[in-house]
Amino acid sequence: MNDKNNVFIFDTTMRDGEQSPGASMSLEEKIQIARIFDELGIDIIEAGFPIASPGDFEAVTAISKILKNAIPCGLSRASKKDIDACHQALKAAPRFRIHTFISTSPLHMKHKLNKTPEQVLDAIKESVTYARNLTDDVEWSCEDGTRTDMDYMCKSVELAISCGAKTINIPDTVGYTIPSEFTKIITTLKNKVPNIDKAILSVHCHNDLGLAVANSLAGVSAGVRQVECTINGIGERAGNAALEEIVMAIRTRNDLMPYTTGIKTELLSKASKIVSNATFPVQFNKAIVGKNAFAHEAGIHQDGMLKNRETYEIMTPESVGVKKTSLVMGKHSGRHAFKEKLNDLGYTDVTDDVIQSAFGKFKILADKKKHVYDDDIAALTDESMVLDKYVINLKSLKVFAGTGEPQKAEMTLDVYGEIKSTSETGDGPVDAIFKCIKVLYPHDVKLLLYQVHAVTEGTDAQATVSVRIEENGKTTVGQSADTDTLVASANAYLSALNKMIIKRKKTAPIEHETDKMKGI
Ligand SMILES: CC(=O)SCCNC(=O)CCNC(=O)[C@H](O)C(C)(C)COP(=O)(O)OP(=O)(O)OC[C@H]1O[C@@H](n2cnc3c(N)ncnc32)[C@H](O)[C@@H]1OP(=O)(O)O
Ligand SMILES: CC(C)C(=O)C(=O)O
Repeated sequence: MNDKNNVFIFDTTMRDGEQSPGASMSLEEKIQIARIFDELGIDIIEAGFPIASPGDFEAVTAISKILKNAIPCGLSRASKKDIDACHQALKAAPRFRIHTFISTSPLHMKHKLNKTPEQVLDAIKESVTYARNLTDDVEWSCEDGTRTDMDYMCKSVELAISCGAKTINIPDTVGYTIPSEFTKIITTLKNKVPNIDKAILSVHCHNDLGLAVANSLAGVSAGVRQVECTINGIGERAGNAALEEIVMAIRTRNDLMPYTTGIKTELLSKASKIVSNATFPVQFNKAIVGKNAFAHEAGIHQDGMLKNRETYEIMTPESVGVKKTSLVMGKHSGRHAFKEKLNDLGYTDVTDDVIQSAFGKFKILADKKKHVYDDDIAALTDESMVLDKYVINLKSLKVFAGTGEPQKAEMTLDVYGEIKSTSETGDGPVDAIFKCIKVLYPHDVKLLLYQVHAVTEGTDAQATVSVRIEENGKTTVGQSADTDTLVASANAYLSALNKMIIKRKKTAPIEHETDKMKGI
């Protein structure tokens, strides 16, 4: 690979990115972002638009002083006072770039600038020449390039280069072009502008039609060697081309796009987090840096991943700084992934029966809940591990609660294989439930503790109920988890009773025969 194939990464997160509504960044945030961008390997950092405000000026000045590798850059209109402000803000850096722009589309020239095409050519000549006297690194952009007449664009690009611009940027300002058209624009410039080899061609794409990255890559394949982009794709309206997507597309499909960038891709995830903390959250399904970008929920995919990760993974999470692929447990997950999850949680010696039982419960829970967390799975498995030894099991429960009426529970239990039902009122629904249990399985234990807590967050969280009972000075704890707190309460009490019965059998083997007869 030779240098001809290196693509320069020009980041405009702190300039065009900051133009997103809600993305204003403080000086401290910009400095933090600039430091990680410098480390990330970005070639040119457009740190702001110095004439825009004292704050922007200050940020560009501060960033110019701290960059170790990247070249700082500021934006300016075709105006001497804008260019002077840029120069003042950037001049502390050993190397800096002044980026100046003016619209070249008929629409913009007439309605926005109120200038004729000839006057715009004059403005290009004056601004680029002026900037070139302040630095030899001048970039010129033809705003609304993709809606510009091609012959006029060729003329203005030739003029900007002859006035000393070293980088010529073709923006798709309103995200209007498509890859085939953009390829044609770049190819025409390369073929028709006589001095085009004196400058680096660049693209700057917006995402109004969701094509910013595709158009940028079309530009690269057609011969541009700088792409302007932002982390997380933030920017005016629907945003700019996302840096992380361009870089990872080039890296992943190097067979079709044999180019290089200087980006240390393992820092992409960190850079994305820093930018989103300063601006706004990244959508879950965002390519490369979204929360779900390396998460698999579907059983068939999870099974494939466990057998060979390449089945569903075109790049490794590690390559973008994500620790590992996550197999998210949800209603679409299968047994292979469930077993793997139990292993990860330390359940290494559970029997197939327990796995089967826990998996069945997990599917029911996943139907009820949006997120099934590790703690949910642990609670279900704990319950399944002792359940096959239980002699009293809940078959059904209905609770009538609310204001006015006394609270009532209707319950059916399987007690040593016999199906028994009752209906009791109580001082609250839990009291009614516990009374039912006492009627269906008469016993004489002391209730020491009844405690509820949510295993996970949200109103659909599983509740874990703990019950502690005492018999002959010995205490037994029962626990159960369910999204229905009352069902968890019944099961927790039954769990304590069952464990107590198991304990009795262990300490007094003769007694347990009479247990059944006495109903104790
Ligand atoms: C496509 C892009 O992303 S371009 C960058 C857009 N970013 C920004 O606009 C953010 C920063 N902007 C600002 O803070 C302000 O707009 C400023 C400081 C630049 C200018 O503010 P104001 O002087 O109040 O002017 P305002 O923004 O209302 O209007 C823009 C003026 O610049 C002119 N203008 C726009 N682009 C250019 C250009 N490239 N070269 C010269 N003049 C231009 C407009 O024609 C208009 O001029 P007019 O006052 O003679 O009609
Ligand atoms: C100033 C230019 C590069 C721009 O931001 C655009 O056209 O979108």
